[in-house]
Amino acid sequence: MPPPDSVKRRRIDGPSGLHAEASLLSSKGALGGQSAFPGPVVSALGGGGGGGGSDDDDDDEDVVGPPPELKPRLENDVSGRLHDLEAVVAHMRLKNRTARKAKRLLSVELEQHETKAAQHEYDTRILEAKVDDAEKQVRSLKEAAVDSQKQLQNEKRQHEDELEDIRRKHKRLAEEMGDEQLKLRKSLAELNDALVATQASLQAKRGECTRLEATISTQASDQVALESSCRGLRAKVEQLEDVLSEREIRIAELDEDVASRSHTIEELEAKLRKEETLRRNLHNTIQELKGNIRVFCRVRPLMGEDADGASAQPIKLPECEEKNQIELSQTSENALGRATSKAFPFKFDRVFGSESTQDAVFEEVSQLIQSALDGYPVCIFAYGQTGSGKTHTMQGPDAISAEDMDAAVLGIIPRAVKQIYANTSKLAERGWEYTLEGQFVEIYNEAIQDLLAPSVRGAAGSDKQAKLDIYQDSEGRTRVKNVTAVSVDSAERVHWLLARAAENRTVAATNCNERSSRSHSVFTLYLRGRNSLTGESSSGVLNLIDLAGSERLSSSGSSGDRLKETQAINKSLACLGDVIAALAKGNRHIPYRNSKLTHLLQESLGAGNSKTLMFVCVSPSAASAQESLCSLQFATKVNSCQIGTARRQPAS
Ligand SMILES: Nc1ncnc2c1ncn2[C@@H]1O[C@H](COP(=O)(O)OP(=O)(O)OP(=O)(O)O)[C@@H](O)[C@H]1O
Repeated sequence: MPPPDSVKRRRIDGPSGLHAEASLLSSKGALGGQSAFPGPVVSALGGGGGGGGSDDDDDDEDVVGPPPELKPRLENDVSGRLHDLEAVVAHMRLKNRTARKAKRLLSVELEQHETKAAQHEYDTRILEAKVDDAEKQVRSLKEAAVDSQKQLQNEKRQHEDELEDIRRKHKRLAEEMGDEQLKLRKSLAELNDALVATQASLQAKRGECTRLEATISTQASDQVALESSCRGLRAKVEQLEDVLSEREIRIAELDEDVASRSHTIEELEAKLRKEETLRRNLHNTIQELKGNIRVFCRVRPLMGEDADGASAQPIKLPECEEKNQIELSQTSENALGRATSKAFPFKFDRVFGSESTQDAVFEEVSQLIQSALDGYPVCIFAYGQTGSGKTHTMQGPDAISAEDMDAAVLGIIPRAVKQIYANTSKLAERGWEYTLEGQFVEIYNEAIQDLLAPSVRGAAGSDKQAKLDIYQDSEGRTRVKNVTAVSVDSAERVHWLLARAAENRTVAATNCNERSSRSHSVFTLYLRGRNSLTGESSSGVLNLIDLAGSERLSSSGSSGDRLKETQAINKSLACLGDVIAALAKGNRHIPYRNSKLTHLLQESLGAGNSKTLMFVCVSPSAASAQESLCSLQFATKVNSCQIGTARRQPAS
């Protein structure tokens, strides 16, 4: 915006105007002091322009002095006094003119200041507008700067990426070139080596050539000698060919001989296999003739407390060739109080005295074991009161698990497995291949327990096993659900098996024996055989059963849990007797299912083709005489049974 005209004008006045203002101001200052009436100023005025001066004479610098002094005059001095008054009037006029002049100057000065102020205001607005513009510019410049900074950073990144790419490419190229260089160097070295080798071989060939030339000349002379010796050799070859043809004739004769002998061997082997089959049949005929339920009696030696009453032994073994008799005498008081003795004679298939060895016992049993291998179901029981030697007969002494145990003390189970192994190895030569699978269970309080399961009982004796139930498999065979089946792949495996079973077996103390087994244990071995040469097959089962103590309730002194155990044992033993009796009578219904034991053994017990052997074990002590009598009477009942005819069980 342009400044107003007045302002322009005054600017043109420039510094001279301002100077005038300054002078006026100083004059004003002087005028301001007028009230003080400085005397010398009036005197100066009096001498200057006089009171009649015009108001327009403002260019002069008026100095107003003090008012003229009024001199004392006579009253009639009118002219003097007039003169004095005129001087005062003049002074007053001067003073008035000076004041007006000062007033004008002050107005001008005020006007100038106003113009200046307007000018300053105008300048200020212009400057503010300029500052706004400048700020806008600064903002837009800053934004531009930020944008360009971003752009620059982007470009920088791109350049860095490109640079990195270039570096990588450069590095790869450098590596490739290095590799190429190495290859070239290597092939150069190889070429150099080849060159050296070729030169060397060339040299050698040259030498060889020279040598060959020499040799050729030597050989030419040798050839002549050789041709003559060749003629001699040909004559010799003709002679040898004659000998060779003679020998070929001899070899042909020998081949014929070998063929006829192989034929004879095959015939003999076939004959052997037939004889093996015949042996099996004969063996089983013998077994059948012996009866398919047999009873052996075994008397254990006197031990510990028994030995005290050794003098009054109730058991005697009468001398006889068959070694099959035993006599038990019982002393009792008659009505008159007199002691009377009564003898009870018994006869079984075989009686073993207290001195009998495990060897002798097994010898009698081994034929039945062979029957199981031939495909028959076989059951061997040990029956008798607690402590009468059942476990000893079936397994051996307590520490049976020790593999280094004296073999002479081993019982029927380890010996049976050993015999089966020995026989399967022999039979393998005649084409038989067998698989053996074992299980070991106990029946305790009419419940089946798996003796081969990792842990049968918890700390408190609680049963932790899956439920073991008896069922018929698809081939109609009696099996136990969830039972642990162990592949008996070596004779030694049976030691482990018996040790685990012994650990798990339920043992509780009773009045009858310090260690008393309160459950039936049943070791079952399934034997499946197949003959690849004859196509025959067999499937036998061997059950070895160590029954729980058979003592009566009164003598076991049982109560509480022990009473329950004894009742369960007695019931199952009675069921066993019932089953055997029903079989002997030829009953249509056999009460197998009345106890877990008979149900489990259904397939192997009297089902027409089975073979059963019962060991009745008795203690020789007088204290056990009554229990021994009961055991021998039970065994006699069993012995009187004749059940069907054993038939071989074909494999499925
Ligand atoms: N023929 C024997 N020769 C040597 N020791 C024997 C004989 N028979 C049994 N014994 C010993 O007699 C003790 C009792 O035998 P065993 O444990 O075999 O009796 P058990 O009828 O199985 O008793 P339980 O019903 O408690 O199982 C054992 O120490 C055993 O070693």
